[in-house]
Amino acid sequence: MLFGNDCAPPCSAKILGGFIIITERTPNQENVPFNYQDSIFSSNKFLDGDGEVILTQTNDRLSWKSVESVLNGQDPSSCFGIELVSKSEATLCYSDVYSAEFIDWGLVHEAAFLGQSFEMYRFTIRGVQKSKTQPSVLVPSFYTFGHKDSQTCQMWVNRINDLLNMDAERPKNLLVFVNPKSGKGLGCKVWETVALTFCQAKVKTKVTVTERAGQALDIMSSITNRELRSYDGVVAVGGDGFFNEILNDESPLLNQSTNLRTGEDSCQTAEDLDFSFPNEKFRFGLIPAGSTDAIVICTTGARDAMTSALQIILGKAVCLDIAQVVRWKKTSKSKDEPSVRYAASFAGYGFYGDVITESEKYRWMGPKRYDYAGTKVFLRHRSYEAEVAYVEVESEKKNVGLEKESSAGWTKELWSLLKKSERVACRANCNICKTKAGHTSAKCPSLQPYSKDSRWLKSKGNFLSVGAATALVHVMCHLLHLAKKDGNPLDFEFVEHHKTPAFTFTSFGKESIWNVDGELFQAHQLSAQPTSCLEVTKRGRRELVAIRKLLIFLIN
Ligand SMILES: Nc1ncnc2c1ncn2[C@@H]1O[C@H](COP(=O)(O)OP(=O)(O)OP(=O)(O)O)[C@@H](O)[C@H]1O
Repeated sequence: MLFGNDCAPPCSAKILGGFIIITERTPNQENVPFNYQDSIFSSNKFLDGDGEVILTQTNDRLSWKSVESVLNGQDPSSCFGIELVSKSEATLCYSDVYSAEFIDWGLVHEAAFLGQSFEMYRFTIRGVQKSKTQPSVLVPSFYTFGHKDSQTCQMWVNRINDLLNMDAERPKNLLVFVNPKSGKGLGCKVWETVALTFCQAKVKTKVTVTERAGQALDIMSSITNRELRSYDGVVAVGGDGFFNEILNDESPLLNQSTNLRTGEDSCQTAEDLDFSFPNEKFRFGLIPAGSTDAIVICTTGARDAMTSALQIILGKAVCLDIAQVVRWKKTSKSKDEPSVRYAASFAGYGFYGDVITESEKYRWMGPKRYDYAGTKVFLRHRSYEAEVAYVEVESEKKNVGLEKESSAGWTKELWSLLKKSERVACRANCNICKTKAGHTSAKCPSLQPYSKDSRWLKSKGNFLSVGAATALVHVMCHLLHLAKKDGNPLDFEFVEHHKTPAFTFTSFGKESIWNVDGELFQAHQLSAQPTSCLEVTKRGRRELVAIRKLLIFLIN
């Protein structure tokens, strides 16, 4: 057995058979001074379960081969044409390794079932590998090596750890928020299953188990820049709503456009200025424990806490598609200041708003509450009068029968806000800015890939729901509930869908509840656009890169 899910601490690590003995076959090589750039460092070790191997280190990987196969020129992976499963020959890239640990004197087995055992000093290298059955799932793996000389073991451990520490993408210190009420109420259990892996990887974590909704947001908002700077990122252990709460701890756009509110940035203290961001490495992480976990499914492809934890530990990052949702009016009568929210997966109105409102009453049911609330709301069969205007894009021009609208009325206000966002510095080297000749990353004049003269199309009517998704996968999942198993839910006559860089929405009824990443958001009048450039805020640089269009769908 080569790899396992065994996360036990090194001292109690299961030794699955044989071990490695390090002989002094290549004593001279042990003394070669190590050079990270070009070195090939190698020595004989005993690999637990497989006997003696020659372990070789290059600047990006570790590999080992059984001494026997090297001496006899044999392929250890086959014998009389039968393929053998052996860990006596393998390669491990550093990008897939997260720890090396010395584990003192103890038994090392020559072979998994038969063979001798030897006592020697040992060290364990921990890494990840893809699950054999689900390619998106990562599982921890470990190898235990042995050598009679403790210093040799220690030297290997130090070398590997030095290399891992040189990887600036890997987090060293994380703020972790655990929602114990997420999903089936297993948030703490989920954290327990991955906490040891963070420990093994020597990633420090400051963990807060929340006691109420909004606590993570309060902590994030009250934390000073000096403290925030000491972290490499923040990790939510929970569902989409909890992640959304943390993502929305501040409104980057409103911070940039401070004149929208007070004309000045009153919250910034001298200390904040001294310790202000950008902190290049600051990341947002999500370990799934929620009811729907759409964000994790769309980003990692697997709803698996260990996969997310390992990706965070290894410093793997994906750009997250984020939609910026601006509420212009909370109710039909209110006079509000614009309020910004970010959606990482989905924003929906009508049916979706009602389901989220209804489901909150049945949170105790866990994930089943969505089915129950969904059925209740579905049976009501309500429709919602609203108007949706969206920017036309080339591929949408074939759509006919829709009213054309120029940017008039309250949408002018939207344009002025967008113009203000032009002051946001673009450091993302995103495709939009790259295609602008002569653009040198100081300003991002094309934050919106459309101009004031863009054509707006308008659709007014009674809708069952209005939705906008950053990821097609997500909207397909939603709509598949409405469709027959094999059908394309977007093909239905009652489903109108458009890809657009921006849309506005006005309710003509009393209802004004939106569902943003599974969270309630009251908005009678709202606009949304993908955030396609990296934004630098008072608090930090958010990598809001990637999408240029939202998929909106109107269900009549
Ligand atoms: N200790 C707590 N008690 C009650 N609610 C909490 C607590 N901590 C956080 N919350 C709130 O719970 C809400 C939902 O949490 P979360 O998204 O983790 O779970 P979920 O709704 O079951 O999953 P999903 O969003 O994937 O459907 C969030 O709005 C969050 O603010």
